[in-house]
Amino acid sequence: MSDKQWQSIVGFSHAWNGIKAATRTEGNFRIHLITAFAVISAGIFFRLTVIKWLMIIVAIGFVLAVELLNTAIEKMLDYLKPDIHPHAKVIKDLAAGAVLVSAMTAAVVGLLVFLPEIYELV
Ligand SMILES: Nc1ncnc2c1ncn2[C@@H]1O[C@H](COP(=O)(O)OP(=O)(O)OP(=O)(O)O)[C@@H](O)[C@H]1O
Repeated sequence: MSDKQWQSIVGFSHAWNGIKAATRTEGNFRIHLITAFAVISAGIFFRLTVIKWLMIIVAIGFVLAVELLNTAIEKMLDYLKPDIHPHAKVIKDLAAGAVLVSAMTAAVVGLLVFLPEIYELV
């Protein structure tokens, strides 16, 4: 195995460690994971089309990635600036705002995908 391939595997294992750490310690990340699991189960139940699966998968990935970045920003600030500071507040509030925007976007996608399916069922 070449050095480059080995570095890719090591890099992937570091990334996987990050996801495991977030799952272990971050309640919000766990809630997003459980929601993603519920949405995927609903997708299987409703036998979604490929386009609808694409919308759902992109929305889920978007929320999880933004939540991971928000967690990284929070941890970095707690490490670099553990004391209370107005700049720290603005930075954390902005990162939390990004999570809210991603979650609201995903909620709209979820409604657009599942409302017609539910409508057809009843
Ligand atoms: N060092 C700080 N200085 C000023 N305000 C802060 C500071 N740390 C946090 N805050 C304020 O408290 C809010 C919550 O911060 P916190 O770090 O607890 O994140 P959280 O959203 O509760 O996430 P988690 O539950 O994952 O820790 C921030 O959005 C910010 O308004």
